[in-house]
Amino acid sequence: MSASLPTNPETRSETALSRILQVWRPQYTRLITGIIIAELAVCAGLALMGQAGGRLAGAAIGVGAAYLLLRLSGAAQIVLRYVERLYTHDAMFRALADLRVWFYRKLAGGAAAGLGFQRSGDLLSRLVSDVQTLDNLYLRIFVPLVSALLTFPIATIVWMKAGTQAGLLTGALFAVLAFVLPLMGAHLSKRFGPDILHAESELRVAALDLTSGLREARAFGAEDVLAAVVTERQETLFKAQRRQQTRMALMQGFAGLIAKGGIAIILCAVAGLLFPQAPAVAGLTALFVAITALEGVTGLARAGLLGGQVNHAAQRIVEIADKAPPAPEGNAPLPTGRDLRLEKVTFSWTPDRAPIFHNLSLTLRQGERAALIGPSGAGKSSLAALILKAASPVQGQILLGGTDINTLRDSDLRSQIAWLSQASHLFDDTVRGNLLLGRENISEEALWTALEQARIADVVRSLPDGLETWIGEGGSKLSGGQGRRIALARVLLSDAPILVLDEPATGLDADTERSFLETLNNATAGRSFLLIAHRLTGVEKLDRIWRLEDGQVISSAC
Ligand SMILES: Nc1ncnc2c1ncn2[C@@H]1O[C@H](COP(=O)(O)OP(=O)(O)OP(=O)(O)O)[C@@H](O)[C@H]1O
Repeated sequence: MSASLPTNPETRSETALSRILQVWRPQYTRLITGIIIAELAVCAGLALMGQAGGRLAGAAIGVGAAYLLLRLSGAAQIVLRYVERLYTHDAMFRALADLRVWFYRKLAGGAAAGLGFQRSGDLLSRLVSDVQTLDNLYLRIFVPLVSALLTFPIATIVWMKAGTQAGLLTGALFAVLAFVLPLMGAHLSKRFGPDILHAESELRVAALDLTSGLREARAFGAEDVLAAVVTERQETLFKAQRRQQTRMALMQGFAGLIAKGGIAIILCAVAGLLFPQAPAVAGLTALFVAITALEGVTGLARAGLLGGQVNHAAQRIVEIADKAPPAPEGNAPLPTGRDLRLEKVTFSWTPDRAPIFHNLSLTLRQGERAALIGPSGAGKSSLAALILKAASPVQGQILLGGTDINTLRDSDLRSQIAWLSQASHLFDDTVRGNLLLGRENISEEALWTALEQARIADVVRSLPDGLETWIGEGGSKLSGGQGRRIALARVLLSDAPILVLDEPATGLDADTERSFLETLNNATAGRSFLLIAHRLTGVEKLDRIWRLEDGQVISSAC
């Protein structure tokens, strides 16, 4: 199933980076402090080199004082560099953690409601690699760039003291190194920057497909074919990485040459070659400052080449996070009534597909038990998705207790309707963890009651660690039917007054299905429930049966 969700109009490529910066806002103090420490380290470095140059020229004001200053600035530089690395990386990790949480929340809140609209390997890539790529923005671009901005005027003044011409020329080379080359790199990388992220994502998609489909691959002897796809995508990624590394090496080499050129100019001024001879102290000070300042910014040219990748990573993250939720959210108070009504609803998943429902109206009254049956593809699960606001009607409205569900808070709606979807997910956790899903206020007794109702209590008791047994990724250590019943128990634990159960008996043998449906009659006493099924067994106690056919319901009271 795939549905393309609308993207918010404000999601434009040029705003992606500013959106990321907004998410980092809570970390601004840390990020700015990191930059300040980096600046102090730069100043200490420049002072150290200046002192060293002066001392070498034997022009110390007083040997003891000069020596002390030299030692102080040397020690300060080492300590500040260390603190800067520690602090900026810590600030960045915090900012990345915030970004991951923000991305996940957005995904869970809106985009994920599109029910499998996105490939999971690609999502994983965005959540892991793309977010990680953004550390370059601060650590390899922002911090060094701000340091370069501070160094530029100070160093140029020092160089000009060694001679105006030589000073200006070295200053110009510094500007090329620190600003022009990185800009050129960023411009260049606009074209190839996205390649690596795209290739990484494609590789993840293929690798995930291969590992999650191992059983099918083996059963159909398709291991080689699937492995070949992974190998091919891996090769594409290697090629993109090789291209980028080659460009980076070239850029680094070129930047290195320019830096050496700047040092050579000052050396010439010190020696009185090509330029008027510099005074000894000013010349040697300028030389030492040139060595530290020019070498310090050679990395920026390389970082510029990451610009395209960073920008593309930001776009990929914001693009998904900004997918508009399928339906708006309001903050109207929860109504007291619990009648659920679809009023003249017309719906299709995508505009290019024919509507699944036309003007469909039905009401599930408070406390009523209804079944929605119909052939495969008739739209039963789609109707559940509409009720849960995982999709939105093209026309018509859905009312809870007479209030349009679009005007309610999503959390309020979810507290009223519990849903067992056709493909409920089990987490790589214990039975207990899967049942509770973070809820804490559920007693041991309630857990076992739900397990009994879902006809799975005996199985859980027989597991080596009972409720504490780890059930593996997607419940892989359980049979399909057992996993389904654990998911069902999880839904029954909810105290929502309305239950939507989509094919709850899938994977159960005929006897278990019958006894489960019989228990369901008691387990749901006092609540409304909508049972979605292909057929009925006859043991269900229902007030109403709806048959969905050709986008219309044919209703029959029981
Ligand atoms: N997320 C989606 N994106 C696009 N189309 C979808 C999506 N979900 C369902 N569809 C399409 O909507 C139609 C109805 O599907 P739905 O899953 O609601 O049927 P169903 O009655 O529940 O079928 P089954 O009994 O086989 O589960 C199908 O043609 C399906 O391809």
